[in-house]
Amino acid sequence: MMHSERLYRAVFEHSMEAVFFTTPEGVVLAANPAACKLFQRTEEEICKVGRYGLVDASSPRLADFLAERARHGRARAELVLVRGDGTRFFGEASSEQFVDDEQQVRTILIVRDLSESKKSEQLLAESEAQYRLLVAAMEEGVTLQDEHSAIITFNKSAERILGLTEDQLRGKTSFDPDWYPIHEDGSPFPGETHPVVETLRTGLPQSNVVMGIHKPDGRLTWISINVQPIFKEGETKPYRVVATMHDITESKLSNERIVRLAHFDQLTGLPNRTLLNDRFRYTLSLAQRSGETLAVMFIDLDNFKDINDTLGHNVGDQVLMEVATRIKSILREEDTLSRQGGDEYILILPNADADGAALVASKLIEVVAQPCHIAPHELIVTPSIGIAIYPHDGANLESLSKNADAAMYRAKREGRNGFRFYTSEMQAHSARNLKLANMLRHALERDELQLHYQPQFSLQDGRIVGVEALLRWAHPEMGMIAPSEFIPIAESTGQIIQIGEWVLRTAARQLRVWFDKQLPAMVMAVNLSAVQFRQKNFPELIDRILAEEKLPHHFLELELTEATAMDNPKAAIDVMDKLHERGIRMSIDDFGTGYASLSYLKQFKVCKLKIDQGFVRDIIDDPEDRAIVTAIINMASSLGIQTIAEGVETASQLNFLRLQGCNEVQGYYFSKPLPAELFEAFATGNADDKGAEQPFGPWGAPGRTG
Ligand SMILES: Nc1nc2c(ncn2[C@@H]2O[C@H](COP(=O)(O)O[C@H]3[C@@H](O)[C@H](n4cnc5c(=O)[nH]c(N)nc54)O[C@@H]3COP(=O)(O)O)[C@@H](O)[C@H]2O)c(=O)[nH]1
Repeated sequence: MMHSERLYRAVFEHSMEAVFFTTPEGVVLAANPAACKLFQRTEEEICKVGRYGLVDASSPRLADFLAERARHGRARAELVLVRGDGTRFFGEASSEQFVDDEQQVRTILIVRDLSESKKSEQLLAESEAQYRLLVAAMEEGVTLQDEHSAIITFNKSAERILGLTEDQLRGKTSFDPDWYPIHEDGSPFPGETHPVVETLRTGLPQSNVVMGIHKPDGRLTWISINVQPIFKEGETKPYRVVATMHDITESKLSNERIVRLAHFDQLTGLPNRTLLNDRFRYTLSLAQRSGETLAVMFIDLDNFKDINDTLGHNVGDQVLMEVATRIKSILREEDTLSRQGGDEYILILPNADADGAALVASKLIEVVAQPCHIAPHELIVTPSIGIAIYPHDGANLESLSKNADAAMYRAKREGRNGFRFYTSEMQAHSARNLKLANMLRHALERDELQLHYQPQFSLQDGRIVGVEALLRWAHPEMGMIAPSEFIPIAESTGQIIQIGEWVLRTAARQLRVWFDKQLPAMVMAVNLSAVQFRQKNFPELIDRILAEEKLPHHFLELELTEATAMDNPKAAIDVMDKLHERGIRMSIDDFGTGYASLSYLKQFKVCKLKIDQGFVRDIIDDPEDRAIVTAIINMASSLGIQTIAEGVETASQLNFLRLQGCNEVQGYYFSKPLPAELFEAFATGNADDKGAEQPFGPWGAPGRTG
């Protein structure tokens, strides 16, 4: 017993906590050294003042503390305590009643000093309050967002910038589609690339990300956002992020205004010289990379000075604006029209050659020359245009625009309201093209077009199995004009639609005539231009033509070039499917010159590949051509597609093709393309060269026709 009493006393004396023994009435019987130190009193003083001298009577929790101890014999509470010098401090008091050896109720009271932790709590609360004030006073919007990007808290500026009320903002995530966020170029800003989401995903801060968001009233606001991750200790994935944002709408708009002033003509809104230079540099880099040409046009209005002098600058300005609008209306998006000042415009046409530029210039003259209504006047304004083509006429904008300017002066000298090229060859070429385009308009009605027919032979039995219809233009003054010259013109002017229909109808009618005359059954092959192939309701047109001539669909074969089929392969497959359903045969012309892939070939549903004559020509001397032709034949055969070689001119070419397993042949070796009546004679064996030394099949004699 003695031993345990000594033990308790030692614990009491050396405890770090302040320990008191008291009576239930509050008389202190003993206080340990830690208690004396804490309360800065001697044990006698403590015993003298008693519990009520140690506890501030106004402690908010005191009454509860005493009541609880009375009820349960124990209690714990934070109380305000009083030191010997009268200063107050916070302490946690734990008190427990017990009965001593003399059957007296006693209380043990242990007090823990809370002044340090209270001080840090207070400091924390103060600093939090200061931060709150700071964040609230910030011009920048601030949001605190959780790991799902839901907004937990935010300041007033965030509400103002985002245009949302407190209720609307709380809990909203960065994924919310109502923001309709966009990039600076106007493209959508998907939620998963939002900087807040990026930071949550990667743990990396994001700086100055610009995005446009739509306020609930539909207004677009531009903001710049920074995002900082917040991590829990020891974790690498953020559990919160702080996003700060500021509204840059005003500065963005004024920047845009400055950029506009620096890059655009104030009157017409067209790019000025500075922007033209930029656009030219870009266009030139594309042209250099792809090896394509580009055109630069210098456009000047004829007699514009007279309008200004007689009707005033106001009318002149309106004319300049109207001309700009009209020119723009015929351009593609990638073209750049700029105003150089006065009545001069410069136009850049990417990827345009002389023919393309001439076409645009003709359209431009037509559109500008329409009467211009500027009340109360009706004015006719005409342009003079000079054209220079990269790379022939210059390698930079300065030389090209200078040369286009010189060409424009020639257009002025030679009567105005027209266009001229800088180089004489191009000028001559363009003048001839223009003349042909005009004459071609009347070629059909004046009966100047004809079809010639070239036989196609099976290499299995030497028989004529097909005939290709080839267009010819016999002009009364200009003589025979090659299809390779006039078909591209007909294509670019759109006349090929009308001409192509005439070819299809004439070829079908001719085949009907030959069938009626009991000529052997042959398939009629007709060449198609891309424009025709893309024509709406083309399969229905074919239906009508074949019905008119009472010809079954499988007697018609349409030849498409590889380039036409590959221009828009998906659309081509669509049309080909429709034609295939009807039983119309299709072949790929000039095969090997384009880039049709095997997978497309299968989908194209073609029955035949026509090996380009460029490969056939040197088949004997050029091992590469031989290898290509062999590869085409083998590949086609493994895909179940027939092959026909065009441009066969010699017996050695023919033998090689036969040995490789080519199915059909066509070329001058058998016959040149012939007018209908000569073909008929050839096909029925009545040709003049009947009885030649090396007959090829029952109708033809190689090398003797045409
Ligand atoms: N869209 C349309 N295109 C057509 C039409 N008619 C013709 N064309 C295309 O014009 C290009 C030139 O045609 P053409 O001058 O008629 O030349 C063809 C043959 O005459 C010629 N050929 C035939 N055999 C030989 C030969 O042994 N040697 C040789 N040097 N030339 C030969 O080759 C041309 C064959 O054309 P194709 O079979 O179509 O490849 C030409 O691209 C025609 O397609 C039309 O109505 N519409």
